[in-house]
Order: sequence, then structure tokens, then C-alpha cells
Amino acid sequence: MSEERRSPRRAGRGERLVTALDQRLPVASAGREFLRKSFPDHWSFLLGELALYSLLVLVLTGVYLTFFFHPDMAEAPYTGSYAPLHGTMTTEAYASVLHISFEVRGGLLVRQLHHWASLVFVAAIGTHLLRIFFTGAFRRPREVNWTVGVTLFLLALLEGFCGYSLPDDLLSGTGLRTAQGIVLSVPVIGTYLSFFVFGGEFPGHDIISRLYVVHILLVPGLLLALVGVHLTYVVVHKHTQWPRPGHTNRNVVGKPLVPQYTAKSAGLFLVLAGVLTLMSALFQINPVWAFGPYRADHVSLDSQPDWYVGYLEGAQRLMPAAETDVAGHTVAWDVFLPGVMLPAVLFLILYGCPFFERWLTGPGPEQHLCDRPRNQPTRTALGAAAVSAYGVLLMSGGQDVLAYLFGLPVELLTRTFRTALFVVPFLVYHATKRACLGLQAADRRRLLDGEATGEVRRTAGGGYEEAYTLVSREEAYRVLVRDTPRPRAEGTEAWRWFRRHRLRNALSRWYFGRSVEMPATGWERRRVAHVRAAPGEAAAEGNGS
Ligand code: HEM
Ligand code: HEM
Repeated sequence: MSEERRSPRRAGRGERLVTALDQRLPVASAGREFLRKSFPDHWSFLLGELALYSLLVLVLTGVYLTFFFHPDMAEAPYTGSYAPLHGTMTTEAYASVLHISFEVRGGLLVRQLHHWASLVFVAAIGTHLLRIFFTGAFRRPREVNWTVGVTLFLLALLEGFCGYSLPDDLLSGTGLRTAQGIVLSVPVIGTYLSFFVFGGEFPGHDIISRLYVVHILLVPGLLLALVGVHLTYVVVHKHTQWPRPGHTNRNVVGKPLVPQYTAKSAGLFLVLAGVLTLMSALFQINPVWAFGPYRADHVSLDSQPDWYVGYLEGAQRLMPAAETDVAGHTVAWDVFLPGVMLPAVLFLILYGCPFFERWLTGPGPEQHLCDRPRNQPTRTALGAAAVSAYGVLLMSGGQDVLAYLFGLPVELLTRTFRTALFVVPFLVYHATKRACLGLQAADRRRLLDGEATGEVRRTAGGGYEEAYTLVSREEAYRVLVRDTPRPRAEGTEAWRWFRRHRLRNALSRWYFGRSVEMPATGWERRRVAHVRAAPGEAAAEGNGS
């Protein structure tokens, strides 16, 4: 377990206040070590906090909205202040959203703030997940925290979808209709499930009030409880950090929680809240009055879900029509595969990531230093390919809008995206892997030949040469300290033991087999001798298994 680095310094005002309170109420003494917890100074560590603070904005704005929102599907003619809809039959829910938007003081701002915050929330979680993935911060001992994180991601998507459906406008109703189609496509139990969820025929009279309970009670409760578990794990395991001189697998170097980190973090919250408020004041989002209330026989041309659900929509649009009859039950593969199987497989893969890598490496030491993505070419290439596949699906979800915008036939775009879904990730995988190996080779060259200073010198023989300097100690350390698990090799004891595990061996060679050797012996090693660790620091390449 890591130990935190302390340096002598004067206690700040915040710390003195805490000490004074602690003397009067000793409960805080238990948290003393917590107050001195160090936080590494790198922007990518702020993504998790961005998710945390957008969640806070969501809870605050969401509570305000609950004062005015009516989760009721009873219909009545609209009589509010938005004249174009006067006399139109709308549900109570829809009318209350118009009421929030046009009559409640600050209502529209808070609604827009809630919606913008939800988009930033999911985006922050997504990028946070990618940072954890690409730096290998899910490895031992953080596997369980990764699974807590994936569950948070799942809940966030569910929460966003429920919220989006609450206003009962044409767009949210179209989304619910799609969701019902997906539920119906579940073989054998689909019809019963749909009746159970919607309380009868679609849309019924219950779905909004049910989604409301899920949206304001069930999922936020689970989210907040799991965020608590998630952050407790972060405190217990301590942060990962980037390799630099003095940053080792056994310590955490950074600013203490109180006062420096708290100030920085509070600043981040204020900036986020300010930017979100500005966006909500300036940029319109989800103008439900323009879409009109939901009617089962209406659909607008460019109906689009929020971006994080767009990949599912895209998958549905790309899937060719396919149905089979099995023992009197219709299996609608064209809805079931993209609507149920795709997200299920996606999340299973996400849950499995740390365990898959662990299975390939076998038991190993705890890893507290972040991987530079280039040092794990296969993992990085797989991640990049997955992101590109996600991008293709997202664009396919908007294929009608793209067709309209560029004057292209929708069928042409559908066929193009179908091909792209297979070709693009394949190309991205290979290009990324090559790029990672190329970057490693460039690192090695820079270590051995030094860095060009930009100075050109005249040699004694009359020629010209470029001047080089040795790379800095910090840079060399960053390159040399890396985790390079070896694939299982034939002929060793381990190989004999692992002969029974052919699949595992083959996967291990594919996953860890390609990497550029860094200077390790003889003159090469002497060339980078200035990087040799000071006492107490991790030796160069000492972090590998
Ligand atoms: C509601 C959503 C989430 C919140 C509020 C949240 C918050 C945080 C915070 C504040 C940290 C510490 C700072 C940092 O390393 O960024 C953190 C670390 C971590 N998070 Fe999340 N997170 C969320 C979702 C996720 C997801 C979706 C994953 C992965 C699937 C994940 C995995 C992790 C891991 C493994 C760490 C430890 C990283 C390290 O020590 O470097 N989190 N999270
Ligand atoms: C935690 C993540 C949350 C997400 C991602 C989220 C997302 C959303 C979205 C996208 C909408 C539709 C907004 C619109 O009409 O433009 C919405 C509506 C709503 N949300 Fe949330 N929300 C979250 C949390 C909460 C919480 C904690 C509460 C209450 C305690 C809440 C209460 C509401 C209410 C009452 C509405 C309907 C009002 C309206 O649409 O104007 N939300 N939510």
C-alpha cells in the first residue's frame, strides 16, 4: 500500500480551523490522515471530479424541478401562456414542463441547466472511463472500483433516458416507443414485460409516474450511494500517478486535500457551475413546446436522442431486417440484437476489462503508476477501435439529418455506415498499434541519441551536423519506468505449466507480444545512467513484472 510523502510546512488557516474543531469534537481526528491525503497534479485526474460536480448540479436543479413537475398522464386542453398550443390536448406532465419553461421564475434556466448538466455529466463519465482505461488505472488493486464505475455509467445512462422521457413531448414519446419496441423484442417474455413496464397497452397511463420515481428516487439514490463507495475506494487505494522522478509505485506525490486541493477542487466546481449557467442562459436545449405533445401517430423528421443513447439508435438503423419464428414466437433479430444484445455485450466487456488483463498476466504486483498509452499498444489500439465504432454508430443514429444536410440518399448513407462499422475500427486498430510502436521507437531513439537542439554546427571536415543533448532526467525517467508484462514464452517452466492454456498463451502473446525494448544493457544503459533512481525511488524499468 502506498505511503504519502510529507514535507515540513506551516499549517494553513483551514487546517488550523479543523485542528481547533478537532480539539472540541475529537470525531475529526479519525479523518486527520484523510485531510493530508495527497492528490496528484494532473488535469486528467479532474475528469472524475467533473462528473462528481455535474452530478451535484443535477441534484440541485432536479430538486427545484420536482417542485413544479407533475408526473401525470391525464389529458386536458392546454390553457397556459404558450399561445400556439392553446386548446391542444396535452398530458399534465407536458403542461407542467411548459409551465416550468414559461411561467415559473427561473424555470427555463433551471430546466436548461439540468439538461446541459446531464450532457456534461455523461460526457465527463465517458472521458473519465477512457482515461482510466487508456492508463491502465483499472489494474490491481482497482478492479473492483472499476466495476463500481461501470455500474455508475450504466445508472447514469438509465437516469438520463428516464429524465429525457419525463416531459412527454413528441421527442421523448418517440424515444419511449423505441424503448417499448426493444422490450417487446425480448424472446418469449417481451410482450409480458412490455405490459408490466407500461401498465398495459403502450403508452398507457402509468409510465411517466413510474419513470418519475425511478428518475428522482431510485437511480439518484443508487448513484449517490455508489459514488460514496467509489470515492471510498479511491481514498483507500490512493490515486495512481504518472511516472516521474520521485513518483514511484509505493508513494503518492501531490497536493494535500486540505487546503490546496480543496481550494482547487472548489474552483473547479464554481467554474463548472458558471459555464453551465452561461450555456443554459445562451443556448437553447430541448424546446419541448416546439415539438408538441406526444402522439403515437406523429414523428418529426430529425428525432434524435441525447448523444449518449445515439449509438443504440444508430445500431437499430444499420441492422438489416431479420425475423425468425421459433415455436410460435417471433424473434425480431433486427431489434433484439442492436437493442438488447449490443448494450449487454458492451457492458459485459467493460466489466470484464480488468479481469481479462489479469487473466493474461497472471497474478502480479499492485500497479499504482499510470501506463503511458503508447506502452500498451494492443490495449490502446483496442480502445481506439472501440471509440471509432462508437463514433460510426453515433453518426448512423443521425443518418436522416446527415442525408438532409448534405442532400444524399438515406440508403446510400446506411450502406456506407454499415461498411464503415467494420472497416473503420479495423483500420483504427492497426493504425493505433503502429503509432504506439512508432512512438516507443522514437522514445528509444531520443534516449540513445539525445534530443536535437536545433543548432547546426560546421564540422572540422567542412560538413554540417546537428547538435544533440541528452534528454532530461525527468523525460528519460518517464520513458524508462513502464510496466511491460512479458507474454508467456515457450521452453520455460511457466510455459510447460501453461501448455494446457493454449488460448490464454496465444492471447497473451497477441496482447503483450509487441513492444520496443528500451536501453537495458552495456553501453545503452550507461547512456541513460543519469536517470538511475535516487535512493527510495523506483529503479528505471523496475515497475515491470
Ligand atoms: C458518477 C460517475 C463517477 C464519478 C462521480 C467518479 C468520480 C471519481 C473521482 C472523483 C475519482 C478520483 C479522481 C480521478 O482519478 O479522476 C475517481 C477515480 C476512479 N474512477 Fe471514477 N467516477 C465515476 C465513474 C467512473 C467510471 C464509469 C469508471 C470506470 C468504468 C470509474 C473508475 C474509476 C477508477 C478505477 C478510479 C481510480 C483511478 C486512480 O486511482 O487513478 N469511475 N472517480
Ligand atoms: C443524476 C443524473 C440525472 C440526469 C442524467 C438527469 C437527466 C434529466 C434530463 C435529460 C431531463 C429532461 C430535461 C428536459 O426537459 O429538458 C430531466 C428531467 C427531469 N429531472 Fe433529471 N436528471 C438527473 C437527476 C435528477 C435528479 C436527482 C432529480 C430530482 C431529485 C431530477 C429531476 C428531474 C425532473 C423533475 C425532470 C422533469 C422536468 C423537466 O423536464 O423539465 N433529475 N432529467
